[in-house]
Amino acid sequence: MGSPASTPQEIAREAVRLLAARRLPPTPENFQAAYHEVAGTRPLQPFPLAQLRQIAQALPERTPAQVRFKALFNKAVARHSWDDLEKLLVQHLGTAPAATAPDGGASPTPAAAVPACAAAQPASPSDAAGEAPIAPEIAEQAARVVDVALPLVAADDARLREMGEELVRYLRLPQHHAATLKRMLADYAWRLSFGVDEQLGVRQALLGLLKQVFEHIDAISPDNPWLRQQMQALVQAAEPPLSQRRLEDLQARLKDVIVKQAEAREQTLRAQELMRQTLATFLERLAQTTVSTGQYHAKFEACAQALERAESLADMAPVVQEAIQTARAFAADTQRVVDELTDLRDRADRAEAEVQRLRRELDQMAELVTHDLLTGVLNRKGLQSALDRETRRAERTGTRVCIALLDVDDFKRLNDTLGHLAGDAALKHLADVARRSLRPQDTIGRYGGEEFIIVLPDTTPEEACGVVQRLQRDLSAHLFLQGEQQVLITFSAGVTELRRDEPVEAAIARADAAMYKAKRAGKNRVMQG
Ligand SMILES: Nc1nc2c(ncn2[C@@H]2O[C@H](COP(=O)(O)OP(=O)(O)OP(=O)(O)O)[C@@H](O)[C@H]2O)c(=O)[nH]1
Repeated sequence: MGSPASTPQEIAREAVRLLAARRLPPTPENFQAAYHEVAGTRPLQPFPLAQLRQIAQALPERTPAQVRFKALFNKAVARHSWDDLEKLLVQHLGTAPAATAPDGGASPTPAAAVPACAAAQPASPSDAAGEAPIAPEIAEQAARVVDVALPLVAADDARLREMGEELVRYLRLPQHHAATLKRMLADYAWRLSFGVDEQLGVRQALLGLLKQVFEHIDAISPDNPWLRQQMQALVQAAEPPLSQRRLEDLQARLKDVIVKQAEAREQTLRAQELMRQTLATFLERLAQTTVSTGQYHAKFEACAQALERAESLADMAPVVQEAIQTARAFAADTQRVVDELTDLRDRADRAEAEVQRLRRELDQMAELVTHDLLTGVLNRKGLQSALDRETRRAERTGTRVCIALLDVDDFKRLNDTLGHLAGDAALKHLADVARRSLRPQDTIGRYGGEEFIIVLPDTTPEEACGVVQRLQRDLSAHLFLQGEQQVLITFSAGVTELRRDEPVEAAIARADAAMYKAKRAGKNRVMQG
């Protein structure tokens, strides 16, 4: 090569010469390579539009975050912007960018630099220039928001947890670098949006699955009204929004349904088997007895006719002999039938004893049931567990719990005038209205005959009185229908707070005393005790 080429024309001429000397075909690629070799420059790589569009096409669009990501990716490709693409990928993956940019130059520091480093870097004055400092208490609040939500939102995403922890650490530093914090928050929010979408999807799918299971159990349940009612309550309870209390209620109800189902199935199977056996044997014996009795009857009849025809003692002797033998055979046959029937009765007795034993076992199982069969709300046992649970929760969270004891007014008169069945339906009506009227965190249970207890977590006595009064208004607005007749049901209630230093029974006694005060004061009112 002679003196170095300096103008583009000279470089081009020199490049052609180089190709000829190397006997290379003058294709655009070969010419471009030779040109850069002569000029001493690096070849510029063209933006791989087609390949990137192909990648964009393959990107999934299942979640809103994925749709957003794809749109931004397409935008960056359309603008031929390596910078935007790099930023997007770094944000998405939450990892450091490549050391070298695709154009061969040094990579510019992207806006979304690695948060792990950001926390350790001191703030540079230029970076913070023009940015107002963040008040420490606001930073602490932000740190708490991120920290408290982390176990929930990052349960299945280790990277999000890391980013969250770094963010919390950074927020708790004495000084903050506004640009760094902005960047870390943007990264965290971006990653969080994926996690939240995912969790919402999982939650929806699980609820759908649960509903399907309940519907399936309902379809195969024996035709029992209580079971049917519980299954409907389960399907309703599986509707969003979910809460821990609702899930606990779901669990308790499902346990009841399982116990009751086992009970119903066992009893039906046993009873069916016993009936089948007894009936079959009875029919068999009946048929045998009828046939053999008919045969003996015919034989005795023949003997009687022979005796009538006999003219001498000698004629009678064989007939009497025959009659005696027939009578003996008849007695033996009858004894056999009697023996068999006795055996059958013994077996029936043993089966009956077995059924009794099973019933006792099932009664013990039924004691595990936590819901009232008539009204579907918690029974006394279920109430006890709810009270224990809420007391523990209140101790843990430092909150207050109140209870309200409700007693239906003049219920005896309602029973006497409309009948006991109408009384039952009235109790069910009250429970239904209460379930709709109460807040999701409140729990209602049947304490006894026409008495109910409502457990009101995180509630002051004044607020509890308000809740119970609202229920009274709802009950007046939704009259109980007995045939054509509309009946107003009212109740008196006593409200009190569960104190930490006393057993639950003491609080119930106080609520009971307050309820009696409400009765004495004219009924249909709430008193605080
Ligand atoms: N139908 C029906 N009646 C019930 C049930 N449990 C209790 N009772 C009846 O409820 C009535 C309660 O009567 P009382 O205790 O005299 O109270 P009351 O008539 O409501 O009068 P006050 O409480 O003073 O308003 C009794 O007659 C019980 O038999 C039930 O499950 N179904």
